[in-house]
Amino acid sequence: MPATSTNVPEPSRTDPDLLRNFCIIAHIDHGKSTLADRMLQITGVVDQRQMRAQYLDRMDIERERGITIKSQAVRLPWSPSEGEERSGTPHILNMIDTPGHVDFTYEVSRSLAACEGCVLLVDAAQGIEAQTLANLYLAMENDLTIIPVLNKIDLPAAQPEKFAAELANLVGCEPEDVLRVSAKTGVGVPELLNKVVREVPAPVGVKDAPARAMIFDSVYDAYRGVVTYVKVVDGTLRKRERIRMMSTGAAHELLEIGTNSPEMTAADGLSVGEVGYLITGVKDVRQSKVGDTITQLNNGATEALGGYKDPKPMVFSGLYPLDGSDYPELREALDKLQLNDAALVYEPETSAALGFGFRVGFLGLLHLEVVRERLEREFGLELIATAPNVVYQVDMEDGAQHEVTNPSEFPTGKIDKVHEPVVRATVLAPSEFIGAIMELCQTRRGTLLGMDYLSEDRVEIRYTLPLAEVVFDFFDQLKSKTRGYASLDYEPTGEQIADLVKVDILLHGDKVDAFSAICHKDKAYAYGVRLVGKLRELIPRQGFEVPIQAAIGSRVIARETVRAIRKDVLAKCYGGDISRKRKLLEKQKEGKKRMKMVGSVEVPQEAFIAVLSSDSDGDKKK
Ligand SMILES: Nc1nc2c(ncn2[C@@H]2O[C@H](COP(=O)(O)OP(=O)(O)OP(=O)(O)O)[C@@H](O)[C@H]2O)c(=O)[nH]1
Repeated sequence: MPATSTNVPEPSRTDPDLLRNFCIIAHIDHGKSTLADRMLQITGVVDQRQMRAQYLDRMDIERERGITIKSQAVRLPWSPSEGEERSGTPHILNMIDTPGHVDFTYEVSRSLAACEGCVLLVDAAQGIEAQTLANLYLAMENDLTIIPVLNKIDLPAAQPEKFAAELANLVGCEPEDVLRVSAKTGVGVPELLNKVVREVPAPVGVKDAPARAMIFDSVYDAYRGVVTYVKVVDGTLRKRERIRMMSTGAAHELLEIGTNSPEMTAADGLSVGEVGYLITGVKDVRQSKVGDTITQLNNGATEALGGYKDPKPMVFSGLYPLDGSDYPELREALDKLQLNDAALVYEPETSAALGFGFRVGFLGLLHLEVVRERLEREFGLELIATAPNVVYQVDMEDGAQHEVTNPSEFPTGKIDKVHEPVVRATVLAPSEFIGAIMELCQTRRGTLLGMDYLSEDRVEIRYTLPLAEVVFDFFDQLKSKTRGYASLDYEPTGEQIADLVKVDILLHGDKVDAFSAICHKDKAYAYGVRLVGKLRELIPRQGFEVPIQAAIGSRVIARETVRAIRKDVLAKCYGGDISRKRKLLEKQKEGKKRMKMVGSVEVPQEAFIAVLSSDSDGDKKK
């Protein structure tokens, strides 16, 4: 027993042998949250009256979109049913609900590190999808015991025999070992809980060692500050103890420690194998870093628990308030969101065209959409987002290197090489779509890595693709070319040298930074022509002729012209009555408000929104 500086009674420990830590992993929409709900209900943690759909998905936006963004851990009491080994013995199951979308793979990997086993959930009407595989591989990397389960067996379209065979083949078991459940009706869920007790190993750790707890999630709560979710691997953490974050050395007092069942329930402490929350009074999730190890300040552990990935922004976009005077509100809103989202990074930027705003880094496009929607919905902001772009590294001939997150900062001068990020993409689809998928990947500069048949009529196709080609509307295109049947997963695999150029747009001879884009050389021409054509439609005729040009460096690759009109609206009503004149003048003034002056040209807001919301290579969004 290590010496402690406080006189706190020994916390009531749960014998690690009676603990089971598991998570549910699945492809998006295969029913994780519904299964989690059913488990809450069946174990009696939430009673019928309190039950609402997707109990664990607390954010409004999560509930509306039906997706899980932040993972949550909850403690479930369960005694195996009659006839089972250990029947009647109360066990504690810690269930960690994980998000399923590609952008949040990072969160899945953290949650997995806190578990000894996982339920691999597959929709019995859909079969294995891309994220089923991606999650399974993550679980295998973490040495988790895998319990394969088919969900939605109540659906008339369910094909349990077919998919049980597919799943068994994948995880290496017999089809009879694949459990069949309906998260909706609850059928098979008690059997699943029994199986978790039977098959998931109890956590192992050293009871009498200095404490080591791994942070697997940090959430900002407006009332309580940062709530940190941990799994205690060794030793015991006690309330009011002084603790230390091992990566930064920062010391804090443990103001509260406890478990979620599912509401926060304070305890004296947490020990070996237990999963719970702690509150230290830190105000920002970045001070309680996911993946970090917590130990006691005095006589603490010397070696941190290993292995975590830092979230790295992959996609950048400029966010500007539609009304420039909302800039301070936008800053405040971003500050607030960042308290709860360690992956969100931003810095102020100014655009000649759009004014003051921020360059914001995201994990991927869904992350971008979620953040943007939260800014608009929760903070009432109206925003213009510039076209998303990836991070390029530009090597100059004189040896200088630049990291470019904003196309308008693409260097001029003698460029030696441009590096762009690439991903390894896995597409799963019925085999009839192989041709369409390959064609799409080919036009997106993909390189085929390999193809395998998962069953007679389903294939897994692997490609290396430039991330820039994936982040725009690749997924939409894939879905539409496969009638919604294909699923996609991707992971960054490094970078490649590519022939990339910056295309600028000039209005009346002035470069408009917000319209600049980085394109592959072969696609630059098409991009320029399309954008110039679109702008010509959107920019109203002005008092003078406005040439619109697309250029690479000083070379113009496309040009259109908006012809001049006489701006004097009063010309129409010479000699007319005065009230009509006044009305016309007022109308003209109102019209001006919605225009942005770019150099000497008036550009309507719609032009920025319409142009920037479409992708870079010609094929329009759905
Ligand atoms: N018929 C039927 N529908 C189900 C069952 N389980 C889940 N669903 C439905 O499937 C849809 C997706 O379920 P969710 O629980 O939100 O899926 P999820 O995997 O948590 O989704 P993400 O959190 O977005 O990854 C919802 O409309 C559920 O009502 C089931 O057993 N039977």
